[in-house]
Amino acid sequence: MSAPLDKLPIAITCGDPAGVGPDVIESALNKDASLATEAVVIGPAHWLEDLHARTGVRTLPVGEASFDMKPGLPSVEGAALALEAMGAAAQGCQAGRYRGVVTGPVNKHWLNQTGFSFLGQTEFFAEAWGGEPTMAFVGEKLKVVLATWHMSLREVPDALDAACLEKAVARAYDLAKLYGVAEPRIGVCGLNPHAGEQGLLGNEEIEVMNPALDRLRENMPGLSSCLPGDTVFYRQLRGDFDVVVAAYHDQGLAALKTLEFDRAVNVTLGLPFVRTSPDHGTAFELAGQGRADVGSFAAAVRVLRELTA
Ligand SMILES: N[C@H](C(=O)O)[C@H](O)COP(=O)(O)O
Repeated sequence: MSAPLDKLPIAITCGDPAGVGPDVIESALNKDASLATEAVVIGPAHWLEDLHARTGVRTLPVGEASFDMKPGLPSVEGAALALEAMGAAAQGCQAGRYRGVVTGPVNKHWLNQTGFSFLGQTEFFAEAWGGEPTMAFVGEKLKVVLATWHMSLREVPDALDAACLEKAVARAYDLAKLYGVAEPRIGVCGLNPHAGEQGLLGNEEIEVMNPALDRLRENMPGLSSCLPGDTVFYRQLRGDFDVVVAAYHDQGLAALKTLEFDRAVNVTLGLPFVRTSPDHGTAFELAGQGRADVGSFAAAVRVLRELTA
C-alpha cells in the first residue's frame, strides 16, 4: 500500500440504485461535511455527476453511462450496476486506493437475477478479498457477533462446532478490544432453550459448546459458559457483557433490530479490509422521496472510521 491506511479514502457503494442507498448517501454527505473529502462514492454516472456538483465528493462511475436511475423501480440492470460497484470497491481496497467499504443496501432477489451466487454481501467480499468472514453488528447499546448466519436453521447444530465457536469468540474479543475494552466480557448464547437446561432440552451445550468455551476461557477470563439466549441481551443492556455471541442469525438479530434498528451497523470482520453496512434493506417504497432515515448509514460510516482509525 502506498499510503497509511487511515489516510486512504472510504469507498461507498450505491447499493441498488432503485433503493434508498442513493438517498441516505446524499443525506450523510449533507450532514457530515468531512465525509465529502474522505469518501469516494461508486454508482451510476448521471447520479454521481449531480452528487458531485451538490456535495463535491469524489466519485467513480460504474455501469452503462446511459443508465437511467429510477427510484422505486428495481431492475436487473440496476442490480448488476450495484454488483459492479461492490466489485470496484473490493478491487480498489486491494489496489491500495481505499481503506474500507461502506456498502449501500442491495436486494438479494434482484441480485440473484444477475447470476449473483452469494448469500449476501458478506460472502461476496469474503470471496473477493479472501479470509474467513464473521458477521457482526455494532449498535449503540448492543454489540453482537453471529457464530452462524446465512444458513437454514436445520443446519445450525452441525455447523456450531468447536472451531466455529472459537472463531466467533475470538472475533467478539477482538471487537471489544478495538473499542478499548481492556478485559472483554463476552456472553455466549446457548443453542437450545434455557441453554439446554442441563441436557433436558438439548445436549449441544454439554457435549460441544461448553467444553470449547472452557478451553477458551483459559486465555479469556471474561468469557461466559452457554447462557440462555432469551435473557443474555437483557444482561448486555444492563452492562454485564461487552459483546454477545449468538448461535444463529435470528437469535442475535431479533434482539438487536428490536432495540436498535435505525442505529445498528452490519460489520464484516475477519477479512483483510473492513466492510460496514446499514442494517436495513433497499426500502424501494421510500426511494427518491427524501424520507429514508440516514441514521443507520451514518452509523455505518462512523463504525468504519472507528475500526480503521
Ligand atoms: N443478515 C443481514 C441482516 O439481517 O441484516 C443481511 O441479510 C445483510 O447481509 P449481507 O451484509 O451479507 O448482505
